[in-house]
Amino acid sequence: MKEIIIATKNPGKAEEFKTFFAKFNIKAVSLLDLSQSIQDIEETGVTFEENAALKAEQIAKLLNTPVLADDSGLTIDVLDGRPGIFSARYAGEPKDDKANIEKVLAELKNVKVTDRTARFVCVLAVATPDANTIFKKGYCEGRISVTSKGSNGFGYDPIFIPKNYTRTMAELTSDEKNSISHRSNAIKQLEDWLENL
Ligand SMILES: O=c1nc[nH]c2c1ncn2[C@H]1C[C@H](O)[C@@H](COP(=O)(O)OP(=O)(O)OP(=O)(O)O)O1
Ligand SMILES: [Mg+2]
Repeated sequence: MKEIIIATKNPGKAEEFKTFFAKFNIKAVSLLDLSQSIQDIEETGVTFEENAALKAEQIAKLLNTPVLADDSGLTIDVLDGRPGIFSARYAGEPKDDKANIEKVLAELKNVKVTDRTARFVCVLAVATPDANTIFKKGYCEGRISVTSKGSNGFGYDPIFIPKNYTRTMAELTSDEKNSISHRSNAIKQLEDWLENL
């Protein structure tokens, strides 16, 4: 079976990639699956693209094999796009999904439902040892809920209600999430590349 390394240590993302790639008969191997321990890549870029490239290119060089990385986050209109590229550490170090959610809900405390529009963004970077890095971007539109609900998924899923839904992303099944997510919208654009892997 063909394999691709996914330069992530996020178990939620890793699981989603495994599900998507299984459909192409490709085994997605995350950094959590490797026996050697891999250093954390510093995400010093100022865009999702720069951070995705940092992760993909450094791990591709280290392992001398094609590597896909995902840099993603939540952009909230009334917060001028925050937390954006700072989504993972919005409430500080160490990364804490629950604290991040509480910070967002507190910041939106007095914001009315119609002004709570937001979107998830996912940028994928594929780095190969001997070619230019390629990028694909996907979005999922929605709004921020008033309370946190549901236990599926990861990250900000419990406070994100996708457009045309009444449940949060964390109340959707994984199949429902994967049919509309920013990540699946980005991966769909990689289909041709995956077929030639
Ligand atoms: O589908 C999603 N559902 C909910 N939340 C999500 C999703 N996709 C990204 N997010 C949030 C989680 C994290 O707060 C940030 C990603 O940060 P990001 O640096 O790309 O990932 P990460 O540090 O968790 O793992 P890694 O860099 O090892 O891939 O956006
Ligand atoms: Mg990260």
